[in-house]
Amino acid sequence: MNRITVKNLNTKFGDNHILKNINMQVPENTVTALIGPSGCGKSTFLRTLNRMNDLIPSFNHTGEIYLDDTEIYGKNIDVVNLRKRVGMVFQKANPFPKSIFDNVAYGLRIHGIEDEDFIAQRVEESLKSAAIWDEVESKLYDSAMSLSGGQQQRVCIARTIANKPEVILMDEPCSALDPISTIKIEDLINRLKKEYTILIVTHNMQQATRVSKYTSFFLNGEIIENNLTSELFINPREEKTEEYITGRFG
Ligand SMILES: Nc1ncnc2c1ncn2[C@@H]1O[C@H](COP(=O)(O)OP(=O)(O)OP(=O)(O)O)[C@@H](O)[C@H]1O
Repeated sequence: MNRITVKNLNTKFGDNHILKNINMQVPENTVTALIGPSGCGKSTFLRTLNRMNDLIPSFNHTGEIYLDDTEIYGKNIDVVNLRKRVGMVFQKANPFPKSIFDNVAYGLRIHGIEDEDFIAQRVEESLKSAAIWDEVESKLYDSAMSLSGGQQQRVCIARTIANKPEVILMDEPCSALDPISTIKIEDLINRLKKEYTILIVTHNMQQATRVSKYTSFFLNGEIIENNLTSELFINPREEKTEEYITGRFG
């Protein structure tokens, strides 16, 4: 089943036409990597999927994006609820200046959950899913800011998971991390895909091959090739893809 279906998506910032006629289907419980040179529109695309671009006044779009059967830009869409269903992890870990516990509980509380036993259970479950529980169990009430960058990123992933999203968007989640923390996040992505549909922007092509089943290659706001990762990197259909993955540009 497809979790996300994008039909004829065009986006602009003012008159600047960024994404051009994007069509994509994302099957549930898979990882899709978005690759392409800097400025080609990967982040803009990711941010259309939970309407984060709405925060930019000059943003406008045409086309449709469905999450299951719901058109996310349709009438009567509750954007707060959409962002609960489509969570996001950013390039730089961005914990709130609060305790580890409160960071993970944050989304539950803003959605009106008050049952502290329920919250404590969900916090523990989310930290375990994000493979950080063992490292923070004894200091849940310490500031999340006191953790290393890699630990902070896993707490941010736990914060996203705590809302039980269907989709997790990751915008270069390892680009600020050392190789060991990167491997931990990649292992985590491989585990999370059993339950979540994940889209990850990455500049690291080895990372795309390690974590994703599908890869979309973006160039100048267009999708040049959408393919199984194993095919795209070994036997690309398009010449431009081959030029990019062999380092001839970008
Ligand atoms: N808030 C904004 N206002 C105006 N233009 C923007 C805004 N955000 C992005 N753009 C423009 O949209 C284009 C695509 O940017 P985007 O960040 O999506 O590219 P990217 O492929 O993710 O790049 P990178 O790999 O460097 O992060 C760029 O030309 C950029 O200048």
